Amino acid sequence: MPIIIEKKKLFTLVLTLDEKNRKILLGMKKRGFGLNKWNGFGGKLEPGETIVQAAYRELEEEAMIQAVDMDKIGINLFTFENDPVALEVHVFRSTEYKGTPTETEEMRPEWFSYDNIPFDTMWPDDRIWFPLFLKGQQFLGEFHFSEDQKRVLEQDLREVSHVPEEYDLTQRKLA
Ligand SMILES: Nc1[nH]c(=O)nc2c1ncn2[C@H]1C[C@H](O)[C@@H](COP(=O)(O)OP(=O)(O)OP(=O)(O)O)O1
Repeated sequence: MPIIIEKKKLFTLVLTLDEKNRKILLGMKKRGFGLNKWNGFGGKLEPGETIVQAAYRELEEEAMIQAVDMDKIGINLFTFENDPVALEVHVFRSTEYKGTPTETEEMRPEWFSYDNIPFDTMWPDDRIWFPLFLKGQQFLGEFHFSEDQKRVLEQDLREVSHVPEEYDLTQRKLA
């Protein structure tokens, strides 16, 4: 079955690392899309905002910390069975921040050791691209989900030396 995309929506996803102690900050999502999953912090863009501005803002709103660095490390394109709307998630890696991670209405933050990431309670694509992310390798991913969003039906993940501004849909691997 061809995967048809009629429209895409942009999202950010920020993962904060404590590289010295090999820990990653995740948040338990308390409402909305991805409820009851551990995930990075992020969301939709607000009107007039750049992708990187949205990344800083969402980290602050959801985890109450201010990133000092913010490097775009990859883009994941998510599609769903019987849905022509794709989610284009720009993934950022941040290693320094100000403030203290604090629970908000949307997220409960917690640090996890790199060796103990709770993949069973995360989006199922995460275990696939996290190894590249953790070692700082830039990537582009495509993940096609079952309609119930529980299973990855098809995937393509590749290492790149430059992450583009936006995902070029004409270069899709799963089409
Ligand atoms: N398959 C997936 N794997 C993953 O790791 N993160 C995903 C994902 N699909 C979506 N995300 C991320 C992207 C984004 O950070 C978040 C979804 O954003 P939200 O729905 O929280 O957006 P907003 O915070 O703008 O929403 P509201 O605050 O409800 O308006 O989940």
